[in-house]
Amino acid sequence: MSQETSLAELEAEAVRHGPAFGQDAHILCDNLVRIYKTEGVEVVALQGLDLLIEAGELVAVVGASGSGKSTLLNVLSGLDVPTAGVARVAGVDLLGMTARDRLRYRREVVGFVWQQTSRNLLPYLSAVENVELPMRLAGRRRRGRATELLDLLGVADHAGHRPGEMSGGEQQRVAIAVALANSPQVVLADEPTGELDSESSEEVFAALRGANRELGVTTVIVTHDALVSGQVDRTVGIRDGRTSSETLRRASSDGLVVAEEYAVLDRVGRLQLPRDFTSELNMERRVRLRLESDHIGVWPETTREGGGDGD
Ligand SMILES: Nc1ncnc2c1ncn2[C@@H]1O[C@H](COP(=O)(O)OP(=O)(O)OP(=O)(O)O)[C@@H](O)[C@H]1O
Repeated sequence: MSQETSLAELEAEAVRHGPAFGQDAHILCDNLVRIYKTEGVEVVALQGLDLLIEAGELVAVVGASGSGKSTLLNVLSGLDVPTAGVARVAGVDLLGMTARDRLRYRREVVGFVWQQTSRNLLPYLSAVENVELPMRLAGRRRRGRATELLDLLGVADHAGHRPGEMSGGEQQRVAIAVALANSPQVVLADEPTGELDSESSEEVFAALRGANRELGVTTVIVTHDALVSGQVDRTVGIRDGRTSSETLRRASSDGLVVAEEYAVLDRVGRLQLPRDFTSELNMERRVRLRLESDHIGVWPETTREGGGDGD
């Protein structure tokens, strides 16, 4: 390599040879930052959030109130623009979109379901007309598809009913049909069962899961509802604007579902220790680490010999 090779060229070379972070992911957030400024006060709602979701996955996002879940969903839905970082959905760069791209993205690439049914459906249109509306706005008119979607979601009997004539759960299932109308690649749902009783929640979640399985649409559900987060294959926990944990569920050989919770290691090796663990052991500013053959031990600063037997 010549002596004139600049640092920029070396970096470009490294990028050419190494796989880019999340290059195959359907949803990619890399070091995503969203800062809100109101009356001179800054609130950092997302502080370097990393998230990868594969095509066709069904993922729940959970976290305490104020942790940044809705901010993340607003960014992914194209409603809000992050302050910095990378956000890419189905190959679309969400930071570099023109107003026109954004409209197309919101109409054709993603579908949404919000918690308030009034935000999902127009009250003066029937269920089937609500489902047809996004298709009409995109220049299509397909009564057949609208009816098929209502059927898939188990609400075909309500095709001619207005939202006020349906229960909350039925309205949410029609809302899912509306979200799916233009065959989006991704469906984003923010607390879709938040206003429902447990029976209706179960039906709405089953409808989302059915759409995910039958249509292969990548689905992200922000939820406080344990009934929902306990049934997906992957639950992502957000804390203080970052992904902090993931719970993976898989069927064991005896048919039971086994859930395992992991802490998330970011690209530079940062890990968030669960607050209840650190407070139990009075871990504050510093911890002692020791590399063992198959794990890393973490001890409070005051422990002299690194925790006896190393566990
Ligand atoms: N438009 C805004 N202007 C100023 N601050 C905002 C705005 N939207 C959100 N925030 C702040 O950003 C942080 C994250 O909010 P966000 O709504 O994303 O949290 P959340 O996890 O969805 O909470 P919840 O479960 O209560 O809906 C909070 O501190 C919130 O007050």
